[in-house]
Amino acid sequence: MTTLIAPSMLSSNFARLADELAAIERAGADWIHLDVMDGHFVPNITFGPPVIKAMRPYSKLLFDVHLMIAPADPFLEAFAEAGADLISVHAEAGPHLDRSLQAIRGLGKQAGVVLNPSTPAEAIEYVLDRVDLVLLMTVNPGFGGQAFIPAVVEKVKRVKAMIGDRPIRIEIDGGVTPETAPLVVAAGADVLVAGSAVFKGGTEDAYAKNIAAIRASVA
Ligand SMILES: O=C(CO)[C@@H](O)[C@H](O)COP(=O)(O)O
Ligand SMILES: [Co+2]
Repeated sequence: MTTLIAPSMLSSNFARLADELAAIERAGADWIHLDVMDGHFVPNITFGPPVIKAMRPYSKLLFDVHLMIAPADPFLEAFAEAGADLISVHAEAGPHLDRSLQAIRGLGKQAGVVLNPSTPAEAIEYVLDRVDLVLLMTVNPGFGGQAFIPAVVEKVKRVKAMIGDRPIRIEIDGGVTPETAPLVVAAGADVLVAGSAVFKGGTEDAYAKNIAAIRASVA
């Protein structure tokens, strides 16, 4: 599968979200990654369905919504209605992962499952037939701009082997740069989330150069 780049809007200028969305699309983004944090599952708070709904008209790209909230189930419908195309829930966020994934597909959306760096690959063994994407965190979730955790590269290989010939993408999130991207792509990843490495510089030209540098590193 072609490697896709999903800039995380967490590192964009929240006061200019519509402009930032347009700029990142022109700069070459494939997907838009949206980090939803609740101050409970992770030690930070970002935004929820109303903000995603407000952003929706300003981009035609796939909205990849990364839920760092617990519980997630009561809010899935609201995120689907707000315009999420793919909704990912953490395996660590509740006791009924299979139910959450069924609910996402029941809403007509693609379903993703996320693992924190310390969670073993085996945690998703019995839900692989319910997902379109596995998101492996290469930082502890909650903040942008953290350092890539290299131990996760081994987990990417394990998940790739577990997936076999199922049409499931492997997405990596946290500390992705032109230096770390080749490590995870070689291990089997095909979607790269990048926040600080894409939005550094603060202009559309810088975003285009930053995306091109990540793309070139895995070409
Ligand atoms: O989910 C998260 C953080 O919890 C991410 O999506 C970050 O936004 C990635 O930021 P960088 O590590 O690329 O700066
Ligand atoms: Co994320």
